[in-house]
Amino acid sequence: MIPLMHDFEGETVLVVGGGPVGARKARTFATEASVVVLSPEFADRAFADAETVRAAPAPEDAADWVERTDPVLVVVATDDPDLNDAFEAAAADHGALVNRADDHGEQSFGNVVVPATVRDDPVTLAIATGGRAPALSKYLRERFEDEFGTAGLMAELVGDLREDLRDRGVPPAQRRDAVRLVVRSREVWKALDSGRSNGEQVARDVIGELPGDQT
Ligand SMILES: C[C@@]1(CC(=O)O)C2=NC(=C\c3[nH]c(c(CCC(=O)O)c3CC(=O)O)Cc3[nH]c(c(CC(=O)O)c3CCC(=O)O)/C=C3\N/C(=C\2)[C@@H](CCC(=O)O)[C@]3(C)CC(=O)O)/[C@H]1CCC(=O)O
Ligand SMILES: NC(=O)c1ccc[n+]([C@@H]2O[C@H](COP(=O)([O-])OP(=O)(O)OC[C@H]3O[C@@H](n4cnc5c(N)ncnc54)[C@H](O)[C@@H]3O)[C@@H](O)[C@H]2O)c1
Repeated sequence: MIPLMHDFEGETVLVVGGGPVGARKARTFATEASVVVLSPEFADRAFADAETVRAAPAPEDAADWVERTDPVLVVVATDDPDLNDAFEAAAADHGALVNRADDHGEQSFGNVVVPATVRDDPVTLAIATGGRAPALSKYLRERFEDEFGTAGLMAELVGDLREDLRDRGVPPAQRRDAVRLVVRSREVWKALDSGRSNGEQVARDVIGELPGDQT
């Protein structure tokens, strides 16, 4: 499977099932999308600012609910495989993507998997295990969060640096070398722990040492 990024801003995501898994998926998608969670009961979990709708649809009601809510993605997270099948089919008929929380097998076209995600804007790191070991995805996410807590700051720093070098007419090969030096520099990472301006100062020192003809 090949990861792709999807912009859910302004879109609707329908989550079917209000258990711990439905709640987690609702929190994930509520960072961008309008989320509707459909379930007869809701776990004592945070659902972010999702709209919770108390109902217990039967499989034959799935198409109606999908038409009514008009989602671009349906997350299927109930404990009833027949109902999950029905919502998967309704989502496909509607042209929506579907995420089945109860299926780690081969995914058909339009079925997507939710990876563990490290988010430190503008950096996003997605981790998956081909469905084999989601607990490992979670553990690796935690490790990356600990290890690279300033990745977002580094991305902002490098983004500004690229623009600055471009504005100053530095040729592409030298810009690339400079940027590579900065992102690989332990000193810059360390300096970022005490803030953007420290990182920026150390980055400028690091670039100063760059031989112009390095490839
Ligand atoms: C990453 C994460 C994203 C998220 O969901 O937000 C995610 N699962 C997470 C946690 C987690 N899930 C499970 C456990 C308990 C330990 C265990 O069983 O291993 C834990 C750990 C825990 O809870 O501590 C159980 C589980 N998961 C799936 C099944 C069904 C099956 O395997 O068929 C069952 C068995 C249910 C049962 O036994 O009944 C299926 C899927 N879970 C996926 C994603 C997709 C594959 C991703 C990959 O390739 O790794 C996939 C295929 C579909 C999907 O959901 O998109 C999230 C971590 C978020 C974070 O914290 O960062
Ligand atoms: N993907 C994952 O990470 C992951 C992790 C654990 C479990 N699972 C799978 O996901 C499923 C959900 O996990 P859970 O721990 O939240 O289970 P759960 O049993 O706690 O929650 C199921 C939810 O579905 C709701 N539901 C029941 N009938 C419904 C209906 N007709 N319409 C709408 N909602 C209905 C229930 O009220 C409940 O809120 C499990 O069956 C399991 O197979 C996936």
